[in-house]
Amino acid sequence: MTEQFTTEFAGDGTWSEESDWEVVDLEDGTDGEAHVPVPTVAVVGRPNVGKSTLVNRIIGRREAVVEDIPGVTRDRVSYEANWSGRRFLVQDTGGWEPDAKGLQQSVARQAELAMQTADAILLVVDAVVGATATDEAVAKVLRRSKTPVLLVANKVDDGRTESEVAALWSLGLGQPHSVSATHGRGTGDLLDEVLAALPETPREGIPGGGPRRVALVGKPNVGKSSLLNKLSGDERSVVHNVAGTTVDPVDSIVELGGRPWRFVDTAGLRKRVSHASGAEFYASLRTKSAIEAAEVAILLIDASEPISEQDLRVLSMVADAGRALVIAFNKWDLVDEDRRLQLDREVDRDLVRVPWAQRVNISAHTGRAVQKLVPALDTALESWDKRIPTGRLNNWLKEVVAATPPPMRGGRLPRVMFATQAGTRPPTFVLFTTGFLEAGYRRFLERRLREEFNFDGSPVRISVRVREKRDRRGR
Ligand SMILES: Nc1nc2c(ncn2[C@@H]2O[C@H](COP(=O)(O)OP(=O)(O)OP(=O)(O)O)[C@@H](O)[C@H]2O)c(=O)[nH]1
Ligand SMILES: Nc1nc2c(ncn2[C@@H]2O[C@H](COP(=O)(O)OP(=O)(O)OP(=O)(O)O)[C@@H](O)[C@H]2O)c(=O)[nH]1
Repeated sequence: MTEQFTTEFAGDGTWSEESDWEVVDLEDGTDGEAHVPVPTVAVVGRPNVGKSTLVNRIIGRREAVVEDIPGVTRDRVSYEANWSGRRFLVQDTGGWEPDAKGLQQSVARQAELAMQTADAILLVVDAVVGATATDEAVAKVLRRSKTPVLLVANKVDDGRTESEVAALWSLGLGQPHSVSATHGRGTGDLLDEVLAALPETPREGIPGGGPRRVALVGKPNVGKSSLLNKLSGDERSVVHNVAGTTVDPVDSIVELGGRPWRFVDTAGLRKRVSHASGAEFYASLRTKSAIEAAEVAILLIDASEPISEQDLRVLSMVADAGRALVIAFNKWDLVDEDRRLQLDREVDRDLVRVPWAQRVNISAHTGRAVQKLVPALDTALESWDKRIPTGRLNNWLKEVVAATPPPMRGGRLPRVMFATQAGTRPPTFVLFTTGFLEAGYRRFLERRLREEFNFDGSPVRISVRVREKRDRRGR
């Protein structure tokens, strides 16, 4: 088929004559997403049982935050780990207050979240202390988990504590695995068990399985860290990520609108990338890879300043990568009436390429309208995932083309024969024609396609396959 048709393909939905010729594989419209899902192991448990120490042990480094103060692990962050040649992410959880009355509830919530997001769960208890009421409460939640749960009896530094371990069978989660996170005792055996418990296909690899992946991007100083902190409801999370001292957490799981979202590669945000020479180049590479790993990007633009080249460069990265897009105009608290009018003009001038992008005006500083990000993300992702049945698509196409036929080209009237949706994420369409369609007409078709089927927040890719003359000779 590829020999009979030539394909014109424009990556950002704005079809252009100058674009490269490329062939779309009808079988796989996902056009080779770079992201390879790896399984996630969540580590849950009440404060001070040694979760962070265990995580450090698993990732084979010592730098992550461990302090003898309950509640030091403030956030849910994932680290990359490797055991027996298998890669996975270890997710450290925390974020509750030391003496909060709601501790049990808070730990139970972490467990719930792990059940929704992880591929395996480690419930860590302190074998020296034994099962507390909080451990029992969280075990109760985890007993109905479909995700495999391993009970870890920590602080078994020597044989003496082994007897206490047997008592932990009472939690109803099967055999307790004794380890000493500080000394490494038993952790190898534990990891063997963890690998055995992990499913072949990580949750992320299953459509609708894991939390949606979000890249938070924008030029330096637009407020990315501030927004991430606001969203994770935790101003202190930046504090313990002093530059250069901690292991890079890879992703952050943030709960928004009652659901978990995976903010990819937030390490740079929390650590404050330095702006030394060359840093910009690496920041740009990092932005690019974050976008590629994500399904949807939140592009932050500083609303208090004119839209800049740099903003548009990041915007192009998102559009070129074919990811869903939400544009958040941040620092809205600094925007007065004059600036607002000016911004409207800048948007008309600079954002014509993405009239479909979801837009919200927020302030990471005051928290204004940040809750509007969730419906915007939902809309964008729904469009990004959308599939139009071939019958509906062609009924629509027939009507549109009948009402407004394409203009003549080279003395001939090109016929639009048929259309199909070759893929989703982003929606990718192929039109089969008997001649080239003019740029203006292609834009018209895309506009009508969007009006009819509503792809708000998502780019749409359309390619035209022109049936060439040599194909007709045989007839
Ligand atoms: N003896 C002994 N102490 C341990 C072991 N694992 C952790 N600890 C100590 O227990 C304390 C708490 O460890 P963390 O790793 O910070 O515990 P956590 O569960 O992450 O705590 P939060 O951050 O409060 O949730 C620290 O003082 C650790 O040194 C162990 O295997 N044996
Ligand atoms: N007035 C106002 N200031 C903000 C807002 N959001 C962030 N800021 C300020 O803008 C500055 C930069 O914010 P950051 O969150 O560090 O920005 P960033 O995008 O993470 O910056 P880089 O780490 O350089 O990429 C800080 O001084 C923030 O306090 C906002 O909504 N309103």
